[in-house]
Amino acid sequence: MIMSANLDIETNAEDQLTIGGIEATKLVQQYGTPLNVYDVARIRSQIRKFKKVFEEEQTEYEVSYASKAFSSIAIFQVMSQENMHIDVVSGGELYTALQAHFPASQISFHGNNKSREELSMALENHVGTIIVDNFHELELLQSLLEEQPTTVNIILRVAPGVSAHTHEYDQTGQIDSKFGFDIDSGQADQAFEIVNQNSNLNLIGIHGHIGSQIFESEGFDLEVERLMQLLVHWKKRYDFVSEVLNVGGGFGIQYVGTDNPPAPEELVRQIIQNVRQAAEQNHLPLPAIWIEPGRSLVGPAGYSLYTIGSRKDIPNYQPYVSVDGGMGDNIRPALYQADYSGVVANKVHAPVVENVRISGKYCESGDILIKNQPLPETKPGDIFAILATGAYGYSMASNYNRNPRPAVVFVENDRAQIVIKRETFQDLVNLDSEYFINIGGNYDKENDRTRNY
Ligand SMILES: Cc1ncc(COP(=O)(O)O)c(C=O)c1O
Ligand SMILES: N[C@@H](CCCC[NH3+])C(=O)O
Repeated sequence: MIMSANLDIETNAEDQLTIGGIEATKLVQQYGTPLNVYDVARIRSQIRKFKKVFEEEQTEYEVSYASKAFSSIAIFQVMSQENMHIDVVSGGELYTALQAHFPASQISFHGNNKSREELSMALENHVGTIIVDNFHELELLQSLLEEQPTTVNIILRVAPGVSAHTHEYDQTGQIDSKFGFDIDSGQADQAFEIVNQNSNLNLIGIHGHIGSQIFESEGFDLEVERLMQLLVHWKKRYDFVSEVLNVGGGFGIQYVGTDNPPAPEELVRQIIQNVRQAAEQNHLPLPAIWIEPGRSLVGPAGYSLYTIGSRKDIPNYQPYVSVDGGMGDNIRPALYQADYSGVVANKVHAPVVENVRISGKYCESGDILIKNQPLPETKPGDIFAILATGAYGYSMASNYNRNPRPAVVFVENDRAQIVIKRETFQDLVNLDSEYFINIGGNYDKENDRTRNY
């Protein structure tokens, strides 16, 4: 069966794919392939859709970009321009945000095994909120606060006990999860009591996150129910009134024509309405609702551009058409069996003649980016664009097979700008040291054959 992608794309009169008004092939001429391109207007537009829903529903809120989806100085600058919050999950993401002069007070720090150094960095830089995940972290924080006395806002992450309808690796809210305090066994209460005894820990709310790439609202309904139940319990037991209810992210996006997710902001509307209803029923003040979208903000705005190279035809099997990237710049198909769709950027609507596998250049049979891609006639040198690769593509990229990571370009207002340079072979060896010379023992410098080759 020949399927056609029906994701939102723009083409010009010459049937060329355009991104933010610029021809993809022009970007390739200038910056080479593989290339990651973001249409920044699309990111801003989704941010505004989320904010609009909260404003329509007249709720206190924060939209916090989950920067693990794509982290760089430039994206933090965009988030700062849009007056967003962000969340970071490592010292590296935090460092990048601070380098971008992103306001520290609008940063939440997540993670299930933050190190003492990372927590200290967060305190020193006056990060707005630490989302505390476990008892070890509470101990680290208490000991750090003895050394560097300051008050810090914290949110306790709980595991809401909800299994989201998504890939197993993308589920985070079930009871058997490495993230957050378990509610039923009393861990969440215990954490509350520890926090309550330390006046430097200012508890502003609770957090739950059920997973990623979720299409159905049921998981979020259940999550809200569980989190609100906990707040009702804490009101009764401790007379605690939560300022914030952080429900996490996970709103799914369309990758292929058969995906039919609800608009992410509509999932959020339902969350708001459910929280309001539960608050009213239980006579609790409505907390500010925080969301943490990652994929839905940057995913659809991203394109991966590749040059087509070799092909292999085997009688009675689907051909392999190889591109100059693969699992090193997009691990998602290999790791989660994720589906993508693409177009030939230099002839988007040319008649389809075959269905192929789009394979990468990595030395792995599993390095298949798309399992069943309709293609027009192609030849080496054509440009293949994979759509909706903006989330968890570059951010999960590796140097497998010592391939340099691609460049990243932002396009906005008909202009393109490089925001992450392409890695070079030299970059790849910059961290290497010369083993033989340092500790090789019987090193014979005169006859060093490694140098003569
Ligand atoms: C705590 C937390 N918040 C937000 C997100 C962002 O999820 P998504 O990119 O699916 O919106 C994640 C990732 O799953 C997460 O673990
Ligand atoms: N990396 C995952 C989603 C993020 C999970 C983070 N909790 C994916 O690409 O689908």
